[in-house]
Amino acid sequence: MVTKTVDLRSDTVTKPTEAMRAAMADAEVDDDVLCCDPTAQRLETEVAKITGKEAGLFVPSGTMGNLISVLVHCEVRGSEVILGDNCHIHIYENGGISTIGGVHPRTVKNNEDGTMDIDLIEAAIRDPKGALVYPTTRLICLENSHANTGGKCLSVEYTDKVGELAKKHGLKLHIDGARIFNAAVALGVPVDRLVQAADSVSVCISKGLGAPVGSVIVGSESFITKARRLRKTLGGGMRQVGILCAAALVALRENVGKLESDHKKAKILAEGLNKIRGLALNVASVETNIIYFDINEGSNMTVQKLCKNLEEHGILVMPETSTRVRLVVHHQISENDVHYALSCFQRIMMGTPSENGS
Ligand SMILES: Cc1ncc(COP(=O)(O)O)c(C=O)c1O
Ligand SMILES: C[C@@H](O)[C@H](N)C(=O)O
Repeated sequence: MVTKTVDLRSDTVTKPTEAMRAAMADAEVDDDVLCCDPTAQRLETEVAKITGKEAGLFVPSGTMGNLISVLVHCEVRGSEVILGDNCHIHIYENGGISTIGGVHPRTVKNNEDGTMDIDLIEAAIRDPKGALVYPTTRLICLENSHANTGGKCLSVEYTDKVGELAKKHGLKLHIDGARIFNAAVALGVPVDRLVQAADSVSVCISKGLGAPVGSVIVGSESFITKARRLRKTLGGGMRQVGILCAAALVALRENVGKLESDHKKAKILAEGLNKIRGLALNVASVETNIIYFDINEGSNMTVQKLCKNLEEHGILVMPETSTRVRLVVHHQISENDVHYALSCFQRIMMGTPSENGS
């Protein structure tokens, strides 16, 4: 009988807090399509201020935030975007920039730290002299923190260098900032400084910040004007959206300060997992709230068996490949939950002798 659930699948799984629910119930609302929902406006203004951009726009998801941002920057047919081969936009957004936006992706290898080599980015920029035959490069996309490499933080120095490269070639820079607050806290850099070089950022309030729904895209006034129209085209114009934005404002107010603790809990979890025979991970590589570990070759344990056994103990994790599992810590995972999860991992892995019986 499972007495409690420790949900480590993602930081998208958090439930709205009582304060969020109360704010939702009391939210001041209006028709955000006909004019402007006052609570949505407050959220958009707040996130624009935090990120140092002129304006913001609430969108229902990070996927829509990235899609709108890419399509606004690449509004001319034949546009191409340079992005990481292991980034969320390229892997987990159904190819929307192409299937919906007609934008051509040009991938550059993501390094293990989430960056792309700057010389490889520059080499990927199309030569304008080939405009008759080439797509036209118009945008570079970064992702900070970088989820698929384990929540790695892109430094402000690196981001500024990519921004300089973009400017040198007359390109725009978009940052998928689904977890930009995690990166800012881990780096000890204010968010506005970290994204200073970006023309647009998509900021998820529904990830580590724990809001039930939503992201905010930020950029120049003219960018946001175009983004608002495209959001309506995509069906993302919502009426009394202040109900959702009220919860997001609570998340911003209450949960940014908890991110450092999330990172510490992730480190404790990683250190504990690293002591369990049959599991392999690099503790030093855990910079924020995301952990990837592998099951050692030679272990009789499989990802499928491990995930099933963990679920029977109330521990939910995300299988990634036949050998790899992802864990994501968030503000609704306590340190006790971390220790309980570790005890379950230990019990399950100890119960499985390796092939050579060692
Ligand atoms: C790095 C990154 N970008 C964008 C998204 C998309 O956000 P959403 O799930 O709200 O569409 C996610 C996942 O949730 C993500 O991890
Ligand atoms: C799976 C992915 O789309 C989601 N962004 C997550 O990190 O959980």
